[in-house]
Amino acid sequence: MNKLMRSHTTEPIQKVLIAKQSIETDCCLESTEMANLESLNMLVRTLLLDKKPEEVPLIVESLLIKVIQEYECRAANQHLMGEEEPNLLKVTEEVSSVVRNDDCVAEQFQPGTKISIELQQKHIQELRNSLSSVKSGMEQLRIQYSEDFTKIGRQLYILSNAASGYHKVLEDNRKLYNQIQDLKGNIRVYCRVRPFLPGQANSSSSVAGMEERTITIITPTKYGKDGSKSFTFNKVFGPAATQEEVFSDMQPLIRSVLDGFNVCIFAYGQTGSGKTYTMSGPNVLSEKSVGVNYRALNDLFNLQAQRKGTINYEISVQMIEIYNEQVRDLLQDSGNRNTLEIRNTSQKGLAVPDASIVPVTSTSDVAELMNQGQKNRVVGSTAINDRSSRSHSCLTVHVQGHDLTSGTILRACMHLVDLAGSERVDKSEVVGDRLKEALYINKSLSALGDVIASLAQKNSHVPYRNSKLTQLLQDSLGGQAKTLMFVHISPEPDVVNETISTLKFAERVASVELGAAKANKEGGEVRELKEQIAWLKAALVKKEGEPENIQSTQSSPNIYGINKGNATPVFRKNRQPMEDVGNLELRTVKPF
Ligand SMILES: Nc1ncnc2c1ncn2[C@@H]1O[C@H](COP(=O)(O)OP(=O)(O)OP(=O)(O)O)[C@@H](O)[C@H]1O
Repeated sequence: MNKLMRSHTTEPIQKVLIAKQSIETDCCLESTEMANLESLNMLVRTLLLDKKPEEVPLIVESLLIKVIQEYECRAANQHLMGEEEPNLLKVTEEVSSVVRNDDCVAEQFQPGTKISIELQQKHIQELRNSLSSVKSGMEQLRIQYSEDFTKIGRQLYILSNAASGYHKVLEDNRKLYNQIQDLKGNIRVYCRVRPFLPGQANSSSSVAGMEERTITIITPTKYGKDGSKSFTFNKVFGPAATQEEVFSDMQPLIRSVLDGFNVCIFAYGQTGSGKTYTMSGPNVLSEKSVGVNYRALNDLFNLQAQRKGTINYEISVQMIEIYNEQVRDLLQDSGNRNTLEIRNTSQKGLAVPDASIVPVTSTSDVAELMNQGQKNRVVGSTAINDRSSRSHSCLTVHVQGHDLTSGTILRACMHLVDLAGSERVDKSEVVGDRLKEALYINKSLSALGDVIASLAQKNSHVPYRNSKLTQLLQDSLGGQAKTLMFVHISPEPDVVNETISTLKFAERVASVELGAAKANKEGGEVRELKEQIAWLKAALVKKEGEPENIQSTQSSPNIYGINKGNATPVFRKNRQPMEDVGNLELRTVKPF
């Protein structure tokens, strides 16, 4: 019996040892871990050796084997803790259930082992708890982040909408402002500041600051202290403004000529301030540097093509200059050039009916004509500008449109005027012909100033007839045209006085109200009636024995005398003798 008991007692120990061996092999334990196992082994052996077999129930025996196996595995696979956890848990649960099912057995455990298992359970539970709290924290964070991202996305969307809305509001404001200007019929005034020229010291500029519509000039006072003066216009362009930017701002105005509005754009400013640059471009032209004249015609050609099929347009141009109070045709060779007359009441609606009028259909036609015109224009060298325009030049674009659906005919013209530069003759030290030119230029600009002043004061008499320039611009300044003055200034501090008087003049121009512009459109019926009247008049004249008049009025008149499909200039006869300029009063004109 004792032997039996002994063998029974040693059996579990052997089982434990066998299990330990198999785990050693399975788990490939390291030497330190082997040492731990040995001590555990010893512990179990010591515990069981002095116990009677009946004290060690079989169930405890198997339990111990499992516990030992689990410990060994834990030691061998510390890094695989996560995977192992369920097993360990299973074991500990088994242990717990065994302990629960058999209190006696539990009591038979060594207290150290039991505590250690409970501790393990507790740790595992704690780990589980903290893992699940970390998990739920992470989940909350993820939800929070995704909510935040959605919110930020929404806010960005709102912001970008608001930004584009803001630009739209600005644009709308500008349009409304322009509409008010249209209704009031104010002369629009744009200001452009020329950059310093290559080789010029540009350390100090007389321009203290610029905003979209305001320019501030440094004004030297008598006592050496610098002050400043601000001027407000419809638009201010800084020295860095490109030709394209300048053009795109005036494009809507230019386009309105195709809707039957008369348009006048004139460049004003001191000599060398950039008038010719804005209107025509620099001496050497490129696609980027071409000025308003080329761009305007190009744009009109594009619109003409777009509206083809709805409205048929005929576009033609005239180019004249006013030099020493004589009007000359720039599209005629200098040998044949005669002085021409300005007629504001011309039946044909032309200010200078005797100047060549040339139909144009393409940009190359225009480029050719402009080259010819520029070559014929009088330029000379002054102290301030070595290629100074000594005359006022005017490119007039005539448009006749036939609306194919309504039968309406519209007629309009656009003057693009590059004025000669005002000049302080004492400063430019000109003599002889240059002096005479300068005096004529100043005199006509002074006459322009007088016209502007009486228009601004709404005087009943406006002295248009005091100069050829004001005569030419009469319809644009006093009629129902849309007029824009482009005032130019130089940045050099030594011409600041001229700059200030130029800007003061420009402010006065901006205050002139012309009344709302009107489109020159005629419906089919009105035109028929007019034609009937013309026919009746012609019949009357015929009856009275003046056949030459009948010829010009019997058929529907080609009021512009346009040579359809032929881009060669129509040269007119000189009708006016050269004006006598001998007794011109030679006086220096004060800046406006
Ligand atoms: N915005 C600009 N950018 C670069 N260069 C410019 C600009 N404006 C003018 N210039 C240059 O300044 C010089 C004088 O310009 P421009 O001949 O156009 O002046 P102007 O006012 O027409 O002079 P004038 O009344 O004497 O004919 C030219 O060399 C021209 O190329």
